[in-house]
Amino acid sequence: MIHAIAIDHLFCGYTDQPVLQEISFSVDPGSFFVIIGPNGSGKTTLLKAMARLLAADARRFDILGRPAGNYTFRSLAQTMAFVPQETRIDFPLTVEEFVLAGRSPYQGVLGIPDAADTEIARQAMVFTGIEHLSSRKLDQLSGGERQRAFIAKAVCQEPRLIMLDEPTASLDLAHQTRIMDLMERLKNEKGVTIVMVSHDINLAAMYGDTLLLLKEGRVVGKGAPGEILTYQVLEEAYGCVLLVDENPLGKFPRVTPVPDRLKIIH
Ligand SMILES: Nc1ncnc2c1ncn2[C@@H]1O[C@H](COP(=O)(O)OP(=O)(O)OP(=O)(O)O)[C@@H](O)[C@H]1O
Repeated sequence: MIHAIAIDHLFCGYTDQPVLQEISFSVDPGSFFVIIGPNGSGKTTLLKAMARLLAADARRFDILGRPAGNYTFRSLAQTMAFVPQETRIDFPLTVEEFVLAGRSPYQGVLGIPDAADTEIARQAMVFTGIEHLSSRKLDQLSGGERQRAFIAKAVCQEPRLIMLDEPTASLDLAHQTRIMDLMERLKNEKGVTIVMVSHDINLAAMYGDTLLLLKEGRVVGKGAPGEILTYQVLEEAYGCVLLVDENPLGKFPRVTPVPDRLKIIH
């Protein structure tokens, strides 16, 4: 099987600070892969390294079976889309113009979209439920609407992988599940590999095929939600008391942090 991503012994950090140490794992193609871990454990750094937005050293780093370094900027953009955590934007673009920019990796030097590009952008806006906002300026949208515009641009890019950094962080409950459902549909209907950083362990449990748990820049667990989301693993990683039981919605774990006043003292 050709992995969507295969990484062996990856190191990455910032000029004054090494962050990721000896990271090795692979991502199955067409899977929903969620990176979890405490604050500062290196999740965003890893996602950016995987998207080649940060330089990293590795014995091996392949994207869809090709060394990551062999991709040109253009071929990488045709393969992988990145949805950042911060979606504030100062350009006075309309939603449609912004989403259409997702076609730029396929356009000629003049970057002029044709009718097919415009149709793909329209479909991406329909898919993410923002078609009615197409002529609105991006900087006049709510956080949740802007988040969906960024996802529509990523969809418009027609990538094989979508990388998202905490896409549900500032969304209400309805929009959280909506974004997760959209990603699941992309996976199921188009075989897109979804790689997501999330703090929401319960969403990760319900949607993730595989979870990667980071702590202090190292991988401390990788597996199905039922393997990673045990109280032993989570209490060790997060250093707090948690209740883990089965979600009444299905056979996946549910994690509840325990307030001090409800802790049983032995
Ligand atoms: N641009 C930067 N320059 C220097 N250090 C950075 C930079 N960005 C992040 N760091 C540091 O790298 C470490 C990992 O940060 P990162 O953002 O990858 O963690 P994270 O797991 O995504 O955290 P959080 O859950 O809080 O978003 C932290 O110690 C952080 O302070």
